[in-house]
Amino acid sequence: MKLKFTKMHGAGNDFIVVDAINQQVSLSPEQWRRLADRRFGIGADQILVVERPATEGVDFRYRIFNSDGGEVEQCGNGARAFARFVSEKGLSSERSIRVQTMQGIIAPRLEHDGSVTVDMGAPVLAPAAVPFDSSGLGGWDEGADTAWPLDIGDKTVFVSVVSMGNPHAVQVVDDVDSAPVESSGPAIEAHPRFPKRVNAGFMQVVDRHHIRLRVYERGAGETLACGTGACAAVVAGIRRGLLDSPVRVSARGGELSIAWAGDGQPVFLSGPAVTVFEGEVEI
Ligand SMILES: N[C@H](CCC[C@H](N)C(=O)O)C(=O)O
Repeated sequence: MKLKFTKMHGAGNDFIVVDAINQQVSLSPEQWRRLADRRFGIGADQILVVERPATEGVDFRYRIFNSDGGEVEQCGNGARAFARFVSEKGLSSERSIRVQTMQGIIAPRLEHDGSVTVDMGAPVLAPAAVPFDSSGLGGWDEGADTAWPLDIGDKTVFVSVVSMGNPHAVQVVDDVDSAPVESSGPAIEAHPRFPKRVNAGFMQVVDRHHIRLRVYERGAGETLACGTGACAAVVAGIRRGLLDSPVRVSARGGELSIAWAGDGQPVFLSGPAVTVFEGEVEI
């Protein structure tokens, strides 16, 4: 079958975006994997699928597949690309839309300066809901962050666990450039205390309104930026008393901005959304 797609990125986190409203799209995990392959396919960190809404009160359904072919709950950078795509394709004439993902409803808004701001909903902080198995590690203090010990080979790292719909484990490092992302990232992603695996964030605090961040993403490896990872890192940093909202997040692929007013409140993610090229592929 022929598949029309648009290649996009948000701060270097790159996507294949597919309109499943105006074309029939039904691919296997292996076919998604092949499309995302940077040698045998188009190449992307994630594939974003635009569908008609399945419930009342939302404008679209938004499905996300990692480059390993697995379908996941949320993608923050992808939400900005999604909003740009449906506007450019004439699927919506609204600047603000409501979008249903596997794990909740998010609300992207096209800004007049060309950026996109997304209401990502409130973070989920209870370990069991992330999900994180904290058994044997003591209690959880809802009022302040708990940095949980994780044994990674012969060392122990301390992570904050946060869900933005998808699971994140965030640790503070002195310098992201020398952080052991390539070695610790895969070990954290697959750690048995994360039954759904996890995105592993490495956060360097520059000042109370600025961090540098690298993320080894579940199902994709290190990406140049991770939107939900930026949200999770800022939430963890604020709860640990290290940061104050808003926070500038410097990722390797570009700059994001995160605002959060505290527990129970939504996280707002702002940043770029860029269309690179259109294409059609036989799959
Ligand atoms: N790898 C993530 C999905 C993509 C998240 C990221 N690209 C973002 O911008 O939030 C996961 O398996 O939960």
